[in-house]
Amino acid sequence: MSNPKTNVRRAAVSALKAWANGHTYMDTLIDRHSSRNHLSREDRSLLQNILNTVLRNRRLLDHWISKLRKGKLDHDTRDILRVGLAQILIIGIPDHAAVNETVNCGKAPVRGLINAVLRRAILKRKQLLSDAEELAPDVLYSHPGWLYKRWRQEFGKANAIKLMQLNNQSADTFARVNPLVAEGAEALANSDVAEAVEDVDGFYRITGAMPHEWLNNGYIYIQDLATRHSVELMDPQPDEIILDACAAPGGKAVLAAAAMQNSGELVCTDSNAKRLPRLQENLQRLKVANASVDVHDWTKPAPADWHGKFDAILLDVPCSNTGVIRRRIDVRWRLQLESIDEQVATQMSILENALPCLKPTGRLIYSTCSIESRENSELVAEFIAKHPKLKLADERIITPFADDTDGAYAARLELK
Ligand SMILES: C[S@@+](CC[C@H](N)C(=O)[O-])C[C@H]1O[C@@H](n2cnc3c(N)ncnc32)[C@H](O)[C@@H]1O
Repeated sequence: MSNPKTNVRRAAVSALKAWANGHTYMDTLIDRHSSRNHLSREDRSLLQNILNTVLRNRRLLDHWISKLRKGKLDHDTRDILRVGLAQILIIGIPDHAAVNETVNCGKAPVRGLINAVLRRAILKRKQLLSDAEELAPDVLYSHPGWLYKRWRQEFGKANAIKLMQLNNQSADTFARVNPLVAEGAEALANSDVAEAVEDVDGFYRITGAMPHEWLNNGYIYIQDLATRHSVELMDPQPDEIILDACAAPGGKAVLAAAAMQNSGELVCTDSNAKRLPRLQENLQRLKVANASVDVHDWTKPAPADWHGKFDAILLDVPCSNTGVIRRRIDVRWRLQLESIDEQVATQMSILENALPCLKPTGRLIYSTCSIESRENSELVAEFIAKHPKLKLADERIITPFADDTDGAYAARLELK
């Protein structure tokens, strides 16, 4: 039962404050604040809905605040107003509940102000909503101006707007059935909470509450359709020696192990030791039997005994995550133009250090969940220009607006 001394709106305001002050992901904060406040299942999902709505609509909410109240606001009061307006103007929570509960989040001196602004929003609701249609797209769909400008240049105005609209919708959950556990395929095929995805072998759209054993017994791995491209381009074969260099938490490693029919050798590395236990656990739960796990930072040279060792190398590198903004609601506000350049330097360094580890006939797969060509095709072209012995054998550029999945990039490079 929820603690009667707290309410969901108070938890939302407190989570927003923690989010603004630190580097914790909002998903983590939602978990933390739900358990700290002993929220019921319904209250947790209300908390999640309010927080996701506030983060997805931050610029629009601030625009509305500026129309309803002139003058400066301290951060706490602004967050309370964002929480209130999100309920009244976007989610559609009954006005009396939204106002009463939200006003109580403020200290006594600001309650009058909060009450007045929220009541004004109720009175002017129709006008606020219809005026919003005329706003600049980056305000209406609440993305940083620099990001919209960048996408408009890269994809054109219509696609940039579609992308921002998609980023504000919650994404479906997809699972891939794990061929390494025999019972999985039958369980999903006979289930009424899983629909097979047309033309994408092994993937299902999850439409309801899944039986626990699907995850516990390794029947499935939750992953978007876009995750398959890099492993398809790698085309792992039984008995090969394959490196998954940035492997945690293991989604693509499991796909690779399945294609290898659990034979040969799959070396999984990651630079973040804290992510390795989860990788290990996923590999075990999903019955991967041909993998080893090691810490390695690929911005540093590879150990000598890995040189010339691998038939294929997958570099699923850290990136800006601009292809997965609808799932990772923090990304648009945390991302900075300069951080893309930093990522590019890391990505290039990972490519450079991995290349010597290929066998002379080997293939190198580079992939991101970014839609920035700077991190994708431009970077790969630059890398190939530096290494004329390489050729681009295949490439997939996946965008949410064209492919109706997460955004992703995958390139297959081969030694000539
Ligand atoms: C996109 S995630 C990989 C997802 C994974 N391939 C999967 O399918 O589940 C990128 C990973 O790269 C790791 N990483 C970041 N910098 C690295 C580096 N210099 N060397 C090795 N791994 C790195 C991160 O810790 C993170 O786990």
